[in-house]
Amino acid sequence: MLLEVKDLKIRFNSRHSKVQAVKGISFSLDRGKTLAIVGESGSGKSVTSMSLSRLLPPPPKCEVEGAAYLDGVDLFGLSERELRKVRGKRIAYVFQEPSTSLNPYFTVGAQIEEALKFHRDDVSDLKAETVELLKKVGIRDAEKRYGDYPHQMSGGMKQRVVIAMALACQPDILVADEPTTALDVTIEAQIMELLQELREREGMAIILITHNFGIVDGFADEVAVMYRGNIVEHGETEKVLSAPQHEYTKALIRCIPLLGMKRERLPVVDYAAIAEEEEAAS
Ligand SMILES: Nc1ncnc2c1ncn2[C@@H]1O[C@H](COP(=O)(O)OP(=O)(O)OP(=O)(O)O)[C@@H](O)[C@H]1O
Repeated sequence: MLLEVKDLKIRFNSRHSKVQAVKGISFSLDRGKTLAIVGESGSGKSVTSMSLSRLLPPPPKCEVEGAAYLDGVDLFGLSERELRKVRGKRIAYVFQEPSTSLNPYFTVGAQIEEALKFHRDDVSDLKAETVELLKKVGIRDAEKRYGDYPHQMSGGMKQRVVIAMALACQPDILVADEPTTALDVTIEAQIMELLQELREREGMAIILITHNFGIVDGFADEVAVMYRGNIVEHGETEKVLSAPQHEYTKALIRCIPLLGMKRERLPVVDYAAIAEEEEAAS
């Protein structure tokens, strides 16, 4: 087992309120596999993944309980120094908006080199490696593009650069947090294809975070559906898609846009029915 998360709870405390963002969830991930965490905005997907590398504010602002084992080592028990070896090197992140991950004042080549240098003693010939990485993520004319600034690239290309930076340290787990939400549908398909290809070639595991069940089909081995801080359904993707059990999962699946199908109006999530089901289950 590569990653095992047990009874994870995350709470945000402010002077005025306490928000229990994650309420005791457990899941695991094997090497080379893909887990999709699906749920609507605010359900706790992002904070779950960020807690793994302690990217959340420190206590008392944010309190994290439970355990997360990476190859048997509890991530929450690591010192700041040990944690630096995990961040980027073992768990890397790709976020929704590529521009926020890239510095506008440096060329994309320099930024990938920086990512390569971060965990490396031998820093010779980084340019050749960087160009290789650009090729790996499907950027044509990689030698020429190496010298581009982010603003000279399209959104899809920038996201490819961010993926190249994430790959620089050959992570065991790539967390892709809404990696295509800011992109056009055709570019979305290309980025998903790239991630799939890289997973097969590089053998890394992926945690895909999304609100969109449409991109999960054919991509993730397993899916965990999050609703208000809990995992309400978890299983093999095909099974969940073909026979969803929870009302909330059914509602999310009804929201998948079907190609060529005209909808009069978007389906509405029936929260009252979900609340009834939750009550009956408790
Ligand atoms: N830094 C923070 N301070 C206070 N509350 C936070 C913070 N980050 C997240 N939260 C709260 O935690 C809850 C879960 O947020 P999270 O970002 O994980 O949701 P999500 O499912 O990933 O949604 P989204 O797709 O909108 O990011 C939300 O109620 C959010 O307001």
